[in-house]
Amino acid sequence: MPSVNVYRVKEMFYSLQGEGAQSGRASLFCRFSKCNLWTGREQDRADAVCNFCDTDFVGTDGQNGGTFDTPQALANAIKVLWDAGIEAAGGTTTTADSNKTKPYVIFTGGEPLLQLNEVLVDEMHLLGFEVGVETNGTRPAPKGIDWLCVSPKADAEVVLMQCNEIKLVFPQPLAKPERFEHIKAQHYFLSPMADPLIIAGRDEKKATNMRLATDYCLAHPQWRLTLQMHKILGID
Ligand SMILES: C[S@@+](CC[C@H](N)C(=O)[O-])C[C@H]1O[C@@H](n2cnc3c(N)ncnc32)[C@H](O)[C@@H]1O
Ligand SMILES: Nc1nc2[nH]cc(C(=O)O)c2c(=O)[nH]1
Ligand code: SF4
Ligand SMILES: [Mg+2]
Repeated sequence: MPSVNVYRVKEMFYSLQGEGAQSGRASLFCRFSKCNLWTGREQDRADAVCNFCDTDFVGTDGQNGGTFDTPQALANAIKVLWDAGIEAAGGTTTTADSNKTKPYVIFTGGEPLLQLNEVLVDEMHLLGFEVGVETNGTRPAPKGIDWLCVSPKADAEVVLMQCNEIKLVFPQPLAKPERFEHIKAQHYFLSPMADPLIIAGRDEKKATNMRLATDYCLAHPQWRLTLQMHKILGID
């Protein structure tokens, strides 16, 4: 497991989970910097193992980004942003329903398993959070994660053999769905690949890939379709 002196975070934001089985759930996203499958620099994209990334994860200059010297410092910052997110949306953190639905943090990136470690997971649990992770599956995961989403990339080796959901960006010539059907998961999703360079507006590539993913799911009922709902809604 990574022994981290300083957590490097690109951005943190309150939104709805836009992908997978938890779609629609209020979540505090903590986007770690750095990835092991792409430098994040456009000039390196073509030669990267993962060459379709739709995310800027370079540096710590995003919204609420920065460096955090201890797991407690990062966990507390996440809690503050969660509460602020609910208040800003007109809710309150003391309503009855807040006792039923736990606060939810999604560690993503970049590749979060380069930095997420057990002490930080434990700190989030101490603050009453459920912990979700979006990972490319190439690194071992710390104990205690409540919802693990594995999203395989190209021919990168997936070392996680069990998770809550597989969410495969589709189509990837080097990552055919059948390569991941042996991984134990509750859900197997295909997510149509978006054109990484189109932030808003008509994404022709995505439209084509939505058709391809739909046809694949109709022919292979083990796989379900998930869309990036946040892009449709125009939210973070
Ligand atoms: C930016 S990644 C960060 C987490 C982790 N590195 C991973 O790849 O799962 C978050 C999610 O966005 C998905 N994603 C990245 N680029 C995409 C694209 N162009 N189209 C659709 N999904 C994409 C990834 O597959 C992953 O499920
Ligand atoms: N709303 C929203 N949902 C997401 N699900 C996974 C995301 C990611 O970039 O990890 C993401 C994201 O960036 N925004
Ligand atoms: S593995 Fe994830 S963070 Fe890394 S480049 Fe690919 S999609 Fe982006
Ligand atoms: Mg995203």
